[in-house]
Order: sequence, then structure tokens, then C-alpha cells
Amino acid sequence: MGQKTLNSSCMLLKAERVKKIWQLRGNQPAGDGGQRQVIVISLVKLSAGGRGQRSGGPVTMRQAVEAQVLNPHCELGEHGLRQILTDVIEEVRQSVNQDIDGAEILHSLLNASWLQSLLKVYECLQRYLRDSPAPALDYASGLSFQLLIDIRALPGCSAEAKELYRLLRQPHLQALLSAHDTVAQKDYEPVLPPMPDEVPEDEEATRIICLVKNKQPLGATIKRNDNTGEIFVARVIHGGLADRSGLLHAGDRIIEVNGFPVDGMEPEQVIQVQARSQGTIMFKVIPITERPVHNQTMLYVRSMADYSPQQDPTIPCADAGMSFKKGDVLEIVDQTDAQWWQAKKLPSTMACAGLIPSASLLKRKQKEFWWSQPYLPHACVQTLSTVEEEEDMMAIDDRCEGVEADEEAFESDEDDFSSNSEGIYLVGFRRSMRLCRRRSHSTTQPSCHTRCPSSCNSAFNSPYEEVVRYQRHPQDPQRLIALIGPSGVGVNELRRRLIEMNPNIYQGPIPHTTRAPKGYEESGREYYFTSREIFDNMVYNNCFLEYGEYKGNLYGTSIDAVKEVLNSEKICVIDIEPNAIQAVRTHDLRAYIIYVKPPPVENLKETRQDSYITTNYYVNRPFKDEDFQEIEESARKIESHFAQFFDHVIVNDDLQDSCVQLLTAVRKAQDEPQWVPASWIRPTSES
Ligand SMILES: Nc1ncnc2c1ncn2[C@@H]1O[C@H](COP(=O)(O)OP(=O)(O)OP(=O)(O)O)[C@@H](O)[C@H]1O
Repeated sequence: MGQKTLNSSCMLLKAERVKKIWQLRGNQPAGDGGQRQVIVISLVKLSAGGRGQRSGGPVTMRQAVEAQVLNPHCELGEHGLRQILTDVIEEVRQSVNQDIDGAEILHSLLNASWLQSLLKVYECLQRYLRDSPAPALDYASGLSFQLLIDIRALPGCSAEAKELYRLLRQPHLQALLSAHDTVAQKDYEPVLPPMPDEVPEDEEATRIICLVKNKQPLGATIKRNDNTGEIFVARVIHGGLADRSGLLHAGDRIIEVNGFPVDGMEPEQVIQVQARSQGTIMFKVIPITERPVHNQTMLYVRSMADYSPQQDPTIPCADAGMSFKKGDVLEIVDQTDAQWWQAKKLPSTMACAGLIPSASLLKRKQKEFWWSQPYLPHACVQTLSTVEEEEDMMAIDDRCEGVEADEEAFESDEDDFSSNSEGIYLVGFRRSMRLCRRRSHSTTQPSCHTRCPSSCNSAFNSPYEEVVRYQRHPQDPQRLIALIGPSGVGVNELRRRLIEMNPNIYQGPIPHTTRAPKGYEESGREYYFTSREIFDNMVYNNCFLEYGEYKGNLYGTSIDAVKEVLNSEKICVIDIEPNAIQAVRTHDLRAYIIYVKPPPVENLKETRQDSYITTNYYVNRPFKDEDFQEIEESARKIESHFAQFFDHVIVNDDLQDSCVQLLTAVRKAQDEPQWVPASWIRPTSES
């Protein structure tokens, strides 16, 4: 016995020519605007032949196959070819058991579901040829239309007639009748070119793909091998026309487009040939032999930068690119290419993905600065207010016409330590507390210190932040609500109104201070009164989200004070400096960031006519034009540096409207699924 061979007639079964023509037809059915795809498998011809035979069943099978090829109309029994295939598979299975070379591969090939489906289609076509069904009439929709007119003309119509009228008017039924008429009239458009009769010997290695153009782009990019001049498919865009055909793959070599040999052409010329074609595009390709296996995992990211493909000269194809803004959530559908990923912007109804720079490429581009917003490196440790800054503040306040009031006068301002009828104190609204961390109209020179978690730098440096959809479990603590906005926009006003609405649900954290308590004050009610030493120790141990100094006393909001509110099952509402955002975007606090944005300056002027701005060193005074300009300027800076972290934006125009918006947003944050950093759910060493 020589080498073991698969001595079976199933080896003789040879796919001589299997050609598929996929006709992707862009048709707009009335009403739904969707796309209909018709897949036509034009020719499937299996024949038998070859060496070696065995007696018994297999020979009968071979004869049956040959008989089928010679006379496709002959009967092959109830299950036709599928029956033959089942028998062959059984025989190959026996060969597998005998450990015969190649049997296992053949067994899995014959068992493939696509082959079963192909044979099913074949059998259907055979049955169709045998039965030659003919339509009873070509214009079923015309008949139904006539019926509708007749029923309407009936003087008193029965319940049955009314029901028939209703049924015939259903869009689904009308679409069905229209489809019937299309088939009955054999109105198939466009007509595909005939298959060439003469197929060269090496045809097995090539594939002819015919795609019907619709308004969509092809969804594939090409590249040229500069040494050989050969043209290859560089990438197939996820969800595009080429991808959905399933016939074009990255790495396939394109030999012809619409009959034009493309070897040696520039990619732009190939695109022109393709663009000139009307109706259908025919590609002759040599398929890539080893297609890479994609086991892509689903990845969702929040973009930390803006990107515009039209301004990026390095993108392989600007039209295939996708623009995005800071804060957009992107679904990364393909990361095969280390440089260019494919993504969809969420929420998306687009089937087709777009090209975006990979994380490493975008990081490189960010460093180049040529198209992105100037990048502000995040300062982990803020410097204490300098003498110049103090002078700056004085310079601003020099313009004030108010009367200087001492801290005591501020502290006794009723608004600042009000308690409601149930005796619940609204903490954190004291003027001194607010002024100590007063925003200095500049994001680069904040006057207070913010905590920087270890993940802070990585979040600021990475152009994409991985996110996951998170729905708070009813037993989880409520999410922290953090409001940010330019000084004077109304952050405290909104926060106060929310807490006042229901202090049993909403509460601010109790701040710490080194100031001595006044007679009526209790530690743990208005403030936690601590010594400077303890305060310094807390600063050293990173216990504060933010802290600052006002008139020689330190004030700060501790993480534990926030957690205390959250653990009491209330919703903690805080007002933070933009630089403290990263300190609250943690696994423990899970902050929902609401940005309070100023309306256009004309609206600001109109709505703030009777309002008073809180100023440093001086009592409140009416808003001035300079204040509105500063609010606008500060808003621009905050948005350009921190917009990627906003979960929600409220334009504080009409105060009443803004309160309603805030309440709705807070409820959504607690009760509806939100995109949150993946590190909150799968804590990493960084978080
Ligand atoms: N939508 C609005 N319409 C009219 N007045 C408003 C509106 N929002 C806020 N105000 C008023 O504007 C003034 C400033 O608001 P608020 O004190 O809340 O500012 P802020 O953003 O907290 O600034 P800061 O942190 O500097 O105190 C207050 O008198 C407030 O009542």
C-alpha cells in the first residue's frame, strides 16, 4: 500500500465552476426610505469526474451526480442533491475515522452551512424550472386599486367590504403586490452583463465581482505597490457597500475595473475609472489567500479632542474620514490598522463607519498642534495665589462702586446660612467659602487648589477615553452631581434652588474651615471646624477635592464629606472648579458633570437686570458690561479645555427653565443609562 489517499468517489466531486454574482440593488421602496438588497446567485454548477471508483453506493452517487449535470431536469429523489451530499458526508465521515489524508478537511467543507444553503437554492431553482409557475396576472396592484375605487363607490357597503378596503390600503400589502408585479413582469433592473463564455484555465484564482452602484460610496480604499505597480484593496469600510457584499477584502489584488486593466495605474486613476461607471461596477480581483482573522472586541470611547478629516492631509481618503468633537462617544468597529481605525459616532443610524486616527496616531497629531485646539497641559499642583494675582483682583475690584464690607458682615448675610423650616442647613453657600475658591476668570490661574488623582494625567493625555454604558443599580449610591460654569453664570443659584426644592433628597457636602466658630455655629453643621494642623494634614493626604484661603483662613471640600452625603442615600450636589473635574470623575464618586453655560450676551444683559454679582472684597453689586464679557470669555476657556467631560449642558437663560432642566438632568443621571469611564466599572491600577 502506498501513501493513504482518499479512495472515495466523493473526491471526484469537484466544484468545476462556482460563480456568484451579487447584485446589490439600491432601490427606495416608497414610504420607508430603506434599501432593498437582492442577491442573485446566477450559476451554480457542480459536476463530477476524476480518477478511481469504488463499488456500491458511491458509484451510484457519482452516476446520479453525472446524470444531474447532463440533465438538470432529471429527478434526484425527494431531497435531490442534498440527499446525495448527506450520503457523501456519511462516507467521508467513515474515511475520517480511518484517518485518511484530507478526509477531515473535505468533511468540514462538505458540512459547511453555505454549501447546504447553496444546494437548497439550487433545488428551489430546479423545482421552479420543473413547475414553471406563471403569474395569474401581471398587474395585481392595478386590480387592488380598481377594487378600492369600486368599494368606495358602493352606496352602503358591508362590514366585509369595509375590512377588505382597509386591508388593501395597508402599505405592507400594497408593497407585496408591487413586488409581485415586478416579478411577474420580469422587470429586473439593471441587467447584468453576460458571463464570459471562455474562462481561462487560471480562472479559479480570480473572482469577478459585480456591484450595482447606488448613492452610497463603494466603501473601500485602494493602494498601489510602488515596486510592482499592482493595485490592492487597502481597507474595506465597515458597513459600506463593498463590506456588505462580502466579496471584497483588504489585501485582494484588483486586476481590472469595468474591463480596464489597472496594473501600473495611479490609485487616483483607478478611482476615476470606477467613478465613470454607470449602474454597475465590475471588479476582477485575485482574492487574498490568507485573510487575517478578526476577533475584534467591541470598544467604545469618548473623544478628548476635536478631529476633522478634511483638514488632515495624512488621511488615506478624506471622504472616508469621520469628523468628531470633544466629548463625542465613538464605537470603534475596526482596529486592524494600527494607524487608522474605523468608527461610528453614537447615537448613529449610519450603517457605514468612518476612518479616524488610532489612539497613538491622534496623540502624535495632538503633539503637532497643527489642527487641534492648543493643548493645555493639566497642572496637577496649582500654585498659591501670588501677590500679582491679588493685585489683579484688586484691580478688578477698583472698578467697583460698592462699599467694602468685612467678613463678619458677609457671614451674617442671611442668604448665606439659611436653614429651612425643618431646620435643615443649606451648607456650602457661605460667601467666604465661595470667595476662597472663587474662579479667577482664567483657567490657567485658578485661585484654589484641586486634588489630582493618579489617573488625572493619563485621562488628559489620552485622546480617547474608554467608556461603557452604565445604569446605576437601585442599591448603588446616587451619582454625585457636579456643577461647573464661569463665575457669575448662576451655578450657586441653581444649586441652591435644587437643594431648597427638597433638602431631604439633595444636599451639599459640609465644608471644612480653620476659621474659629461663631457663637451660634456648630461643628458638622455649617462647617467642620478644624485646626490648621489638621487641615494641612488633610491637604497632605489628598483629602480635599478643592481648597483655598480667604482672609487668612483655609476652606475646603473633602472627599469624605461628599461620601457622607452619598452614603446617606441623598444626592450630593456640589459646585466645583473645572480643574477639580478629574478628582470627581472616579470609581467612588461617579460624578455626573453639568456645565452651566451663559446664554448670548444680549440675553445675559436682559435676564440679569435685577441680579447682583458676588465680588471679592466688596458687597454684591449689579452686573456691569465688563462682567458679562468676563463670563463669556471664561466660558469660552472652560469649554475649550473641559468640554469633553460634560455629561450635560444647561444654558442658563431663563432661571425657571434652567431649574427644570437641572432637575430633569439630575433624574436622568440617576435613573437612565449613561456612558461612563470604563475604569469605574473595571477598576484599573490607575483609577
Ligand atoms: N438665569 C438667571 N437669570 C437672572 N439672574 C440669575 C440667573 N442665574 C443666576 N442669576 C443671578 O446671578 C447672580 C450670580 O449668580 P450665582 O451667585 O449663582 O453665580 P455663580 O455662578 O455661583 O458665581 P460665583 O461662583 O462667582 O458665586 C445671582 O444674583 C443670581 O441670582
